[in-house]
Amino acid sequence: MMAFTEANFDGLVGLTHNYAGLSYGNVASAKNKGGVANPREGALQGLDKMAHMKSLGLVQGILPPHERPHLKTLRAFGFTGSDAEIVANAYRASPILMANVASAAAMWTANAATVSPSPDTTDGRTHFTPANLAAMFHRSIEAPTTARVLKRLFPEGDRFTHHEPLIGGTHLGDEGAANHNRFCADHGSEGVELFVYGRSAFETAKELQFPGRHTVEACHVVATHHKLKPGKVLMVKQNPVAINAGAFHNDVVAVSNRDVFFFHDQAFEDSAALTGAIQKAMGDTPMHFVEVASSDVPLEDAVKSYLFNSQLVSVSGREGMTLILPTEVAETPSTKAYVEKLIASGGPIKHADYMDVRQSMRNGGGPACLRLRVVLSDADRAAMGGRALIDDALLSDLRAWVNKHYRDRLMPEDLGDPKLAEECFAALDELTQILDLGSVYDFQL
Ligand SMILES: NCCC[C@H](NC(=O)CCC(=O)O)C(=O)O
Repeated sequence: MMAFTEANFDGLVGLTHNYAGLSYGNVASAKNKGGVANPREGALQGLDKMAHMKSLGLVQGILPPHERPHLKTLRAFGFTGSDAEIVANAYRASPILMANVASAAAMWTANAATVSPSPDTTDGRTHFTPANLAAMFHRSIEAPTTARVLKRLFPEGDRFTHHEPLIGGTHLGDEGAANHNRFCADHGSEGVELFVYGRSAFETAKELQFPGRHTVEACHVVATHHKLKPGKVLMVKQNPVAINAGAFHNDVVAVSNRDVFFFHDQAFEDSAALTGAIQKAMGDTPMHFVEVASSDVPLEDAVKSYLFNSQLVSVSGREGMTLILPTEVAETPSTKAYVEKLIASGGPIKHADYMDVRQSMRNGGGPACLRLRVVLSDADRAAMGGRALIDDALLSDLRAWVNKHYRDRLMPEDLGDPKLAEECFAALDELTQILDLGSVYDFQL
């Protein structure tokens, strides 16, 4: 029997990580607008999380930051000249445009793509669709680079196949795995895939104060392209109440691992109907639903602490599952108390590990936002390209690379500095060598 494992591919915090408040509907991003960011600390926090996952015996991978500022987009906006002229002129003309093309948002790889592993697909291949991220301009420029990186790591062929990001702009808005859950008995067994959307393409969703980024039509396209098995696909709408409270992605209020679904009671409009449908699709495999009551954790605290934006993992040698939580959960009284109660309850979740990913959290990205899950067989892993799986040697190379190249202080005003762009491109060029990626950036093509 082929052994399957779930690998987590974390996005590395990029050199231009900053707080520009670009994401309308993302409470943390709005709140921290204009603050001082520390890209170096952010990248090292991310590497510490990866090291922790690795130390638990999990398979941990990494996805590189994107080239920022993105000069190709600035050229598309009509700026011409040398790199330095483009940066200086664009910043002078429009600081907000510069903030958009300089955002390090590609770190949140839960939005990089939707992945359906081989046990779920009728052709027995693992399917990837990079998310178009059409809802937010600063993220809508991520897909081409994401696609090149994924194709390099998971070569197209008998094992892996890659689809184009969806066209159709916001009408087929696709936010990737942050709105996707997979339930299964074991990672290698046939799964049920749950797609979560915020609205439908041609609807004016009057009940939404904030954007419903992902459409039901996009879910259907991805499920079809991925050749998912009949009866093993479910779709559900996010509760507008959750979106309006700042849960711009479903993974702010829900997380799953294997046969466990951990979610807030306001994540969906009708939890009972959803859990019934999931159980029906799972057949003989009994699901464990851990639904958190608003009376224990108000929605506002769930969004503030990112309790559900944790990673839920099975660690060998530990009985039950482990939550990888952001430290903010321990600093929020209701969520701290809830986690203590949960661990003591005798349910499927028995451990809580806290990680400091504050630099990312201040832009609305918790532990789960920072990772893309890819279930791989041993043979799949052997067929991967590049050097993206974390081991001690790669960790130390990456820490040295971060310490050499990253600034420890960055404000939105710094983004117009042509020297910053130069530093970024030199560093990323070196990174493609460390990760053996070949040419994946526009400036390398
Ligand atoms: N899954 C977590 C994604 C967080 C991301 N934040 C941002 O893009 C903040 C960017 C800024 O404000 O500079 C977003 O909202 O898509």
